[in-house]
Amino acid sequence: MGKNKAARFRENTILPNVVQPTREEAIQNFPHKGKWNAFFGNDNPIVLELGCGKGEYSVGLAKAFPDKNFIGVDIKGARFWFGAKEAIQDDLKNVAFLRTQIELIDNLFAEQEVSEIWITFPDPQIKYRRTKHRLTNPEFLEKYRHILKPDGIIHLKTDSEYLHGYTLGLLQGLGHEILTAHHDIYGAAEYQPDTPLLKDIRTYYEELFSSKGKTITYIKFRLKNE
Ligand SMILES: C[S@@+](CC[C@H](N)C(=O)[O-])C[C@H]1O[C@@H](n2cnc3c(N)ncnc32)[C@H](O)[C@@H]1O
Repeated sequence: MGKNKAARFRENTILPNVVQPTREEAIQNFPHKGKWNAFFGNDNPIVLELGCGKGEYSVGLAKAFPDKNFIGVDIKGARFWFGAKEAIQDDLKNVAFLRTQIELIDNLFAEQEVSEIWITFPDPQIKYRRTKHRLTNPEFLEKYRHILKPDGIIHLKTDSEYLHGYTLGLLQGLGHEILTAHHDIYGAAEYQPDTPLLKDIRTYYEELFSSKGKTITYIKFRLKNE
């Protein structure tokens, strides 16, 4: 870790809107599990952004929806430090950041504690041996189903045609409910997304991939109940 990165990382440990479970807490007895509404001090819905990077989506949505609570989740604290700092500067009380492996998400949220999940530009993990790290594989979907409310919604925004196709095929095969699927959200001038701010908040990786000419795809879906 370089000097600047290390300094930023140390700083995020003291930001009030950053939660970093210890290794033991991430496995059991995490104090905020089932109590995230108490953390925010309200009863508003909890929305997660998985693999939030610098946190643009979580912060952007938090500004637009003060009646929801947003939690950006990423293992790289030095990245979401940017979003956490911005949220503090803008006095946003409805956004926080959680440093963890997404694999542990069902240890950190109680059953049905979450209303919505955004997955923004995840690594597509195309190689077969990396399938277990793909954030829409069946094992991850099962973890999401556990923490989501029965009518909870998942959004996947990606530049990866492979991940888009893989996820659509999987959802269809498993009988989950696909609410919206779009292959190129900027492709048709008349396309009006049914999801607020879909085209208006552009993350670091969206900008990067768009500048390389990649199309941006989107799927909104609901997992069937057991
Ligand atoms: C390609 S970046 C996208 C970042 C951001 N969403 C954006 O659009 O700019 C993927 C992010 O997911 C995080 N990530 C990937 N797998 C993860 C995992 N299993 N647990 C926690 N974070 C993960 C990485 O640290 C990285 O910040």
